[in-house]
Amino acid sequence: MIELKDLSYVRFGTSNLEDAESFATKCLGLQVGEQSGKALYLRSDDRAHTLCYFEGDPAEQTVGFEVDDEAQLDAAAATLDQLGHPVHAGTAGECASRKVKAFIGFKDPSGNHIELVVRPERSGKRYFGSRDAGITGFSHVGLFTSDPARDERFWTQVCNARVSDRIGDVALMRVNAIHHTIALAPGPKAGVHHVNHQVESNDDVLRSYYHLSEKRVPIVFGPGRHPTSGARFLYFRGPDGMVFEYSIGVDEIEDEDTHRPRQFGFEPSSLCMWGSKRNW
Ligand SMILES: O=C(O)c1cccc(O)c1O
Ligand SMILES: [Fe+2]
Repeated sequence: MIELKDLSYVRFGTSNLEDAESFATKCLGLQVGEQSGKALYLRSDDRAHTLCYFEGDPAEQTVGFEVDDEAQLDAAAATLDQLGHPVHAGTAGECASRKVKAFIGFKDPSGNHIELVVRPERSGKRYFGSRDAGITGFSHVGLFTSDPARDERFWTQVCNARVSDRIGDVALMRVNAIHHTIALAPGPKAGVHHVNHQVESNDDVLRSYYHLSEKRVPIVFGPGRHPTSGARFLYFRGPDGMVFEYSIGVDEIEDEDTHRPRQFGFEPSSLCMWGSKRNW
């Protein structure tokens, strides 16, 4: 069993680093940790980075998860190899560009690029956002899936994810107490469906709604409230069409042993209990 501890980062190729920086700082509200030539490292918490934009093809999208140590990494590589997922061991240069001690890369059954990392770098400096968006951290990703049932099996049987709730056949899965860290989203191609950051309060969600509207950032869903996690949310579009979500008040699963996933219908009211309609 591959024991995922936490999300570590997302890495996105972009054709225009300047636009990505402008969005990430002026709209999303992350902090530039480092800008090194062709890569921009952005912070949302006490880590050195949780989002990296690099000069490249926007179709290059990778999600990194932390595992405990190099022994776990080796065991994960053996498991994946045995299941027929080719595994790439990060070179020294690739580790440096991810600010980790070691990592392996592979594709999940839908073809999403996943990395498992050991010892992601922290910063001694506290996170100080470039605008007052109220971000308190990087919380979950949506991953496209071409077969929700198959991918749920991969994340829960090969890895340690547990299903917190389902909307239709689509699973919201946790790897720790937080309601979900991985959400599967049916779609035609592999890649990241959305990137979630938590904010401090309801006020931050609504403040951002006005701030982003004023900046002509396309709002694609919300403000609303998810019946599943209970979170109040706002989704908006960033560089290369990527969707970002702010949310506040995601439930924690109190009892790991007794929690049973709830089944919600595949319908709009399962995504927003206030009646907001998704516009993407
Ligand atoms: O927070 C949630 O419950 C949620 C539900 C559906 C889709 C999402 O992106 C979510 O974050
Ligand atoms: Fe989400």
